Amino acid sequence: MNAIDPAATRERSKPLSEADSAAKPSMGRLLRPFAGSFAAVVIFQVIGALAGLAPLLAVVELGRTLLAPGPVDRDHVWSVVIAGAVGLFVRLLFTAASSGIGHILDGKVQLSFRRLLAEQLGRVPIGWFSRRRTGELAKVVGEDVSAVHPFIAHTPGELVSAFVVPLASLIYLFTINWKLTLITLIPVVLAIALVPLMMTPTRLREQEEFDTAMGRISSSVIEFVQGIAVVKAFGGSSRAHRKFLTAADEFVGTFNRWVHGISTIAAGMQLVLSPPFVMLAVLIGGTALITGGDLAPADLLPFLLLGLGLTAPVAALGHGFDEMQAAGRAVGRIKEVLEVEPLPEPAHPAVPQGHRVELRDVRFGYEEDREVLRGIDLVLEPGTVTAIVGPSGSGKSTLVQLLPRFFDPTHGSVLLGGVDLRELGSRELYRTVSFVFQDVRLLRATVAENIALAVPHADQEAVTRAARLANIHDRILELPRGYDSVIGEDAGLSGGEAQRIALARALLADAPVLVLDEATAFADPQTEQAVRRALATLGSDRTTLVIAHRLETIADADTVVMLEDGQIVERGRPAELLARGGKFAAFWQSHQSAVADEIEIHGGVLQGDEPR
Ligand SMILES: Nc1ncnc2c1ncn2[C@@H]1O[C@H](COP(=O)(O)OP(=O)(O)OP(=O)(O)O)[C@@H](O)[C@H]1O
Repeated sequence: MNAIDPAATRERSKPLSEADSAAKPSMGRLLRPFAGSFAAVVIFQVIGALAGLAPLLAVVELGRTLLAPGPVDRDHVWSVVIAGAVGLFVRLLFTAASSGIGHILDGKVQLSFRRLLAEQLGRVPIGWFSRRRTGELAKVVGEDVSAVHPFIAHTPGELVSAFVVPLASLIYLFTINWKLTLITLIPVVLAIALVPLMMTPTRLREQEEFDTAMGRISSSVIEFVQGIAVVKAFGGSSRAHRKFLTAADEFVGTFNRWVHGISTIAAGMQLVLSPPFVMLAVLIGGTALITGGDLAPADLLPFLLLGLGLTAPVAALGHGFDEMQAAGRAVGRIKEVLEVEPLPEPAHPAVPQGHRVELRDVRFGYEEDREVLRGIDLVLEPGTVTAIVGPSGSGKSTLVQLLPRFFDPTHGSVLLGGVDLRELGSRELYRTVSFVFQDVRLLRATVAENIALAVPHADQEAVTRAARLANIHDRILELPRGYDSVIGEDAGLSGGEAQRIALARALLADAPVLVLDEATAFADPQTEQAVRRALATLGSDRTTLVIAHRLETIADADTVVMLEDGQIVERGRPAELLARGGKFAAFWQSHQSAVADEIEIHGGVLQGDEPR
């Protein structure tokens, strides 16, 4: 089987049709039920933030009252103090409520995302999954879903209040003295004026160089770590090390340039937004206005207190938008998975008559313009074993994967019992077709549960029978807890052993159609023997399709189909084909001499298991 990722090619993430969209999950539909809570988060945050102004205004009012000539009005002072305290309390209450609702909402949204993803993953074509894809999916379902946390729970409220509070302050300050208000705004204007300096062609180029260097260093780290065993074994460790160090050195240079460029501007921005700078601006402007008779001295106080808060939106913009952007990227990746075109399920599944398999003029390509199967016509009769042979890349794996509907053909059809697979419900399909491919996946569950995956209520006897047939029973008994050993915990299995477990699983499922890849990658004498024994003892009515690598399997098959470049070039009984002296005979010859060479090299002993 080929390791290239089918995802990029077969995703066919076309825009959804009207009809599809009713059934398909979408981000908008997902978030709609939470709109009320989301609004509450924002509104509570705004109320809390506005109430937070009360203590500041109370201080201003106190200052005014205490500095005013004449006796102090005690009642007024106390009511101002109480008003400030109430404001503080309201702020506490509402921001706590907003944060609480936000976090509960966040939990609910994340749960819905994960449910939705799980639902979607159950509907996408099996062929869409691959090792690389599996790693990416783990990130999407885990990290990316968690990355929406700030997006839901923090940023919107924080961003809104970061704008509402300064706006309210600004209006209030304008009512006191418009001239000093404009002066108080000078730091904000200066900070905004510095922004374009961050976007000059030089800065953008430095940013780009920085990103590239970052990418280079990560890939050289991955290359270095992943290839360490090979590199060490072939004596190139110092070379690989050097490559990594060079990338690291280059990165330092780029980083320095980037930092020099950006840090001056960033420092400038920090300076103008800092409290001392704002206070200085207010004090200089205020003093000038007071001495000119344009401002009462007590009115300087609100500017000093509220002026500091005016710079908040600029700081929040940088901080909040960064988080929003990261969350946006994560949401984008989640959306990508949600938009993968699922295999259409028929509304009224048809019922197959028997389990004769027929491929009619089947064409298929992973990419639009490159066909891998080019017009396959093939009939697999019940009770027969058909062996597919052919050179590497001829399309064998692709062909057999169409039977369990990893993908649908791009042209033509695959019929089971006279019914197009697309008309068959997936339950019926998987009840009828079982498969063992090279890329064996075992679950982190007991050995018995792994074998009985398709038949969860199978009794121990049936499980043991299947394991014996797959030639893995004795090995299972050697495990610390026998059939109750948990894969990956107390059962470390080799590739060949894992494959035999998968074979036992398929045998126990007892599906009338069996598709298997007699893998070369892991095959060891026991697995080979198990596959052959299984093939020989299978019920007489079973339809079997096997990608054959062993001469014995080929010789035992009822029909051999020779593939070349996505087309059937020869088919027939093995003996007949050999006698014909065509392509299959030549393939057989070269195969036989390759096997002879292998036996010679290994002194008659075939390669054993690779630990997994
Ligand atoms: N997931 C994929 N994405 C894109 N191209 C693919 C994918 N899988 C296979 N191919 C391409 O399709 C062609 C047929 O591959 P396939 O794996 O079916 O051949 P094969 O006969 O089974 O080869 P092998 O014996 O080496 O496993 C090859 O050219 C391969 O590069």
